[in-house]
Amino acid sequence: MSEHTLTVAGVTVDTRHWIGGEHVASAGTFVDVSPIDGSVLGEIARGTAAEASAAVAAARAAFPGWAATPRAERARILHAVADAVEKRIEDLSIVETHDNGALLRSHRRGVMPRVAHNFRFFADRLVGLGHDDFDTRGHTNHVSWDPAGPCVLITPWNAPLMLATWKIAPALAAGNTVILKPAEWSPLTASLFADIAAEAGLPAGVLNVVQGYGAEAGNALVSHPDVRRISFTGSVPTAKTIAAAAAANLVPASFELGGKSPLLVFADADLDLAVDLAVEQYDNAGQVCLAATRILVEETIAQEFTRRFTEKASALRQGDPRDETTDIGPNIHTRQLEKIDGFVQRALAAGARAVIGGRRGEGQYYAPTLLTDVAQDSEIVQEEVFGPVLTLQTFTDEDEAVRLANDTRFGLAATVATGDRGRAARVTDRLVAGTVWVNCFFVRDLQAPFGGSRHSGVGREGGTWSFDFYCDLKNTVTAPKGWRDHG
Ligand SMILES: NC(=O)C1=CN([C@@H]2O[C@H](COP(=O)(O)OP(=O)(O)OC[C@H]3O[C@@H](n4cnc5c(N)ncnc54)[C@H](O)[C@@H]3O)[C@@H](O)[C@H]2O)C=CC1
Ligand SMILES: O=C(O)/C=C/C=C(\O)C(=O)O
Repeated sequence: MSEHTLTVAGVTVDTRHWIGGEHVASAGTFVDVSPIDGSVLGEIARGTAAEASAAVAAARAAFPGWAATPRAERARILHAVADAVEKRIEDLSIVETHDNGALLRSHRRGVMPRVAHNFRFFADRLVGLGHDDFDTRGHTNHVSWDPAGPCVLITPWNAPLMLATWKIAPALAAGNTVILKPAEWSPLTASLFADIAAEAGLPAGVLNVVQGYGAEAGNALVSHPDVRRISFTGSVPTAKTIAAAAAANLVPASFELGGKSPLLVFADADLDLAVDLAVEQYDNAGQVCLAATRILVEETIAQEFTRRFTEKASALRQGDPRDETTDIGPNIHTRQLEKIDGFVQRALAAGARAVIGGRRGEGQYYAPTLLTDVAQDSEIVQEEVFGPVLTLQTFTDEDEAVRLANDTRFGLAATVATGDRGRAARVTDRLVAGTVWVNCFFVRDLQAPFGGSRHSGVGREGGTWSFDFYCDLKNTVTAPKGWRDHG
């Protein structure tokens, strides 16, 4: 142990930045607290404009070498990173759970394997990336996917390493170098991952991690003139600030933002399935951008739906996320908890009724909540809460269901529960959302485009769309005649 490391349940994490293949300290630090019990995990380097500049310089210096590395070799290194992640799944899971409070069993069996898969998928996609050559009046058009340069990736705390590597993997596969700024409420797995990736053979400067606050380190990074791409996942207000910085330097930016997604339950749905889908929305204590937080139920079945939902949701076990039997863990931070409770208390004061919950629990836990008697234009229906809080409204026909579903400023996802294929086709066709699930939820595939409409985002990542964003596409047109034989 040194003054620059901390230990979480036996796993040691270096708390400095990772710049140009070296751990770099800052004059200042910030305190990292575990949401499980409020205990202090340690002090983390608090990045400033100086460390941000150093990281961009390191990424710039490493760029020509990494960009020139043959695709097959880049892919081999990314697979080696995936291998190394797989060997450290237990360590990464333990650290992430202590840091952001999400369930240990989810990290072990779902999230961290997905982190490794992020690298495998984009490594393989890179190798298979086509050149799409075509002919124009005898001239050959050759389309190539050129690396763009240093990319700044700004990520949130609700699924820290998963969402970070969702961006890191395609950015690196494309031949870019990266500067990651993880969220200050969950900084640890980014640092641990930087060490793992370096040990796996990722060259110095190709991945850099700058820790710190958004307004300091984050702002310095997104404003830096040598950055060639910015990808952000987080809140709408922060997206607007980052968009302004990106505009100042004319840098392409991708935004994956919040949501207020609907779950539409029609009377012809399998009701048990619909209830399961609704209860699933409490996953990760409601801190999921895709969560269908507005449950819209056909009036004729609303009473029975509510009865079954209440029974099922009341059986959820809330508690220590390290316990295998826990279903709902704590919320990330006391500030987030206050924000959640503010939404709920204002809704109750405005006439909403809590079918379940409606209050804080012990410590940093919020009781799973279902609010009904809510108006369509009310704050609780229109704004993202990012906690275990759902609303229930009813509709009488398809038109009303679609109208309510589309009537927010967001458009990230939507889920439809129905037993009628024709209805599913009609309704999904009219929904404004980046992803629509029918009779299922959170079935995710990296081949699919991912992102949101309206205030839920700008652009799409995933599959080839990620390479569209992280590459400078170039078309080379060659004439049929004019070659000179110098041989
Ligand atoms: N995936 C999602 O859709 C997420 C949505 N949210 C929403 O945002 C709300 C607030 O959560 P916050 O943690 O405050 O989100 P946020 O959007 O402020 O933070 C996300 C990331 O942006 C960074 N950041 C903040 N200001 C920045 C700036 N000026 N320049 C560059 N980077 C900056 C933060 O350090 C963090 O890494 C939540 O209650 C939730 O509604 C939050 C996290 C994830
Ligand atoms: O797990 C995914 O594929 C995407 C998750 C996205 C979020 O949870 C988010 O951004 O909040």
